[in-house]
Amino acid sequence: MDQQRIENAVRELLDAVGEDTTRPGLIETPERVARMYQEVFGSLDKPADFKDYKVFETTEDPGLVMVQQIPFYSMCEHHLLPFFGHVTIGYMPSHKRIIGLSKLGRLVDFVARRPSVQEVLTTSIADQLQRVLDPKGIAVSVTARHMCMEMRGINRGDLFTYTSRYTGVFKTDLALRQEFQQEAQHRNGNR
Ligand SMILES: Nc1nc2c(ncn2[C@@H]2O[C@H](COP(=O)(O)OP(=O)(O)OP(=O)(O)O)[C@@H](O)[C@H]2O)c(=O)[nH]1
Ligand SMILES: [Zn+2]
Repeated sequence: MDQQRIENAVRELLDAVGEDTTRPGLIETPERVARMYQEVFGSLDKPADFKDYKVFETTEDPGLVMVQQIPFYSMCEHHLLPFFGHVTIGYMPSHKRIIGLSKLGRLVDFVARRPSVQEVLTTSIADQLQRVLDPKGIAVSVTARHMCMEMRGINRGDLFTYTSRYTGVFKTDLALRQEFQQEAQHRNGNR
């Protein structure tokens, strides 16, 4: 990521909207925004595949593993405005392979820290987990608010967008899928 070019572009943008880029409140803004982009688009500097994980072998088949309501913040690629919410991830291990639980949070950050849309964020989480774990099935559900619908455009506050991705046994085993949905729903209701 080119810090200097981001700074120049932000200065140019502020100038173009009619701001005085020399006024005290804005002097440090281009540099600050460049640092912010390094953070919120941090995945653009990383390899395309998620590498920051740890996989363990268990002796017993653990059955359904779920981490609920992992918070995320991303930027929509259409307007460069935030969309944010929660991701619930479930998987059915195969070959008794499980992933370190915190790494699911890291995976969510990995896919969120680039310009994206909610549907792609949802499927990317499932795709990366598939590559890392090769489980019997994956379920991902995402609930988010989009600032591009709330603070501009249609200007509707308090809209929630829901997306999901089911693979493997979550497509064929309805009872399992219901268990995932009920548990995700239960948590949703509690927040
Ligand atoms: N499918 C999908 N659409 C998104 C997401 N984030 C933003 N959008 C939509 O992207 C669309 C872009 O539409 P355009 O007509 O090109 O842009 P626009 O004129 O700014 O559209 P409005 O938001 O309707 O004012 C809008 O309908 C947004 O609501 C997302 O995560 N997924
Ligand atoms: Zn948008």
